[in-house]
Amino acid sequence: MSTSSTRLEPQAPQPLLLQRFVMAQGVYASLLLLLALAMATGHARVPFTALVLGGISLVLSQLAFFLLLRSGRSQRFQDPGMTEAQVLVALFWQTVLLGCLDGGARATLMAFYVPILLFGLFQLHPVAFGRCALLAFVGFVALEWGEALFLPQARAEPPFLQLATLFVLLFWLCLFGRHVEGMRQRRQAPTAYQDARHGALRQPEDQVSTDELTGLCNRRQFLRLAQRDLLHLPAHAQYGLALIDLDHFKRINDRYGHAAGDRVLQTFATLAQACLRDSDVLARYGGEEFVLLLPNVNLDQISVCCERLREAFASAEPLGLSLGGLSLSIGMTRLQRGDDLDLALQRAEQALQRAKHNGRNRCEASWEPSDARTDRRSASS
Ligand SMILES: Nc1nc2c(ncn2[C@@H]2O[C@H](COP(=O)(O)OP(=O)(O)OP(=O)(O)O)[C@@H](O)[C@H]2O)c(=O)[nH]1
Repeated sequence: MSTSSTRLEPQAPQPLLLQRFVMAQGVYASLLLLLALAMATGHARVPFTALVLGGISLVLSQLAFFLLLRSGRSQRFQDPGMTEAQVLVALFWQTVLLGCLDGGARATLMAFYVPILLFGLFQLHPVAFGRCALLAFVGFVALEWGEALFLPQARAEPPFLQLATLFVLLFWLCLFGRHVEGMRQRRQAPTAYQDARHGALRQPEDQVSTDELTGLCNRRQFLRLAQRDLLHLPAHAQYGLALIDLDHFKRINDRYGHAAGDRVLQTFATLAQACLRDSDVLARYGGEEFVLLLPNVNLDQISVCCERLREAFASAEPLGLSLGGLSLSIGMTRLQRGDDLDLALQRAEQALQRAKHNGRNRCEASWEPSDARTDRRSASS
């Protein structure tokens, strides 16, 4: 898909996409009810079999969308909500339905182009939205012209007033779409302005200290913070340090796509932050590995906190789906005054390797340097 169809809003989570789909079904149901009313009042002139076949095709087209959304396969698309495709299909059915009606009923139900297009107004780029509006207009013109040409007994000439009205309606909708985009950009502008006010130097610093995907601090910033804390650690204080690695993450990428993998990383970051205290520092260490610093904790508290993260991730549903078997492994250690950060990280890494080796989905600890030496011996034997 071209950049012009890029969605304007951030990707909605899958339950929201399904909710929007259900709303769209409401519009279809209203349209079909009105068609039934038109038939009952003698405004529809379509053979019953054509109606049944049309109804079945409509249901099948919606079933295809539903299956793609429900199974999570649509997450592989650039637009997981398939907004443009859904709007185009709805416009097609609306035009077909109008084709079943006589002139008077058609003029009335023509208004349904508007709610259909509204589904795309907040999601589609103005260019993609304009494309949908244009196709709606062309479809309607083709319908009216075709009828005037091939069914002169039904309509002697195209209804210019209706065509002009539809054109004006769609034109204003497109303008409104552009206005919505303008408002969105203005809404974002104050944030940029505030950032600028807080000093032009702060922004590049934020960028180098933050991981773009998860919003957590990055490895470099983490090391800086941890080093600083270690320098000022009081004599009897103890910090927890943990390396967290998502298990079989490559499989998630391979099976559901890189975008889904990214979403899993974001989900972990969000849920982990919800499980932690404000004073804890969680950072993206690289790839699918995270690092955690827990100030002023005893060994039990470190284990309990890491177990809580492990359990929370196991029941996470990042794409609104149960991906099945989400898990992570954690290597824990402690930091005390006089400790060397690099050595502590090595201890945590060795404990993490032990957790992986022992079957993943678990927390292992190397509290003391002697534990790490044991780990090295067992790894080399
Ligand atoms: N989606 C996504 N994938 C990433 C990112 N960074 C690293 N990866 C992927 O993470 C995967 C890590 O794979 P491995 O190192 O084999 O680890 P694993 O599959 O989790 O296996 P174990 O750690 O042994 O359980 C690789 O496929 C990387 O491409 C990222 O930012 N986004």
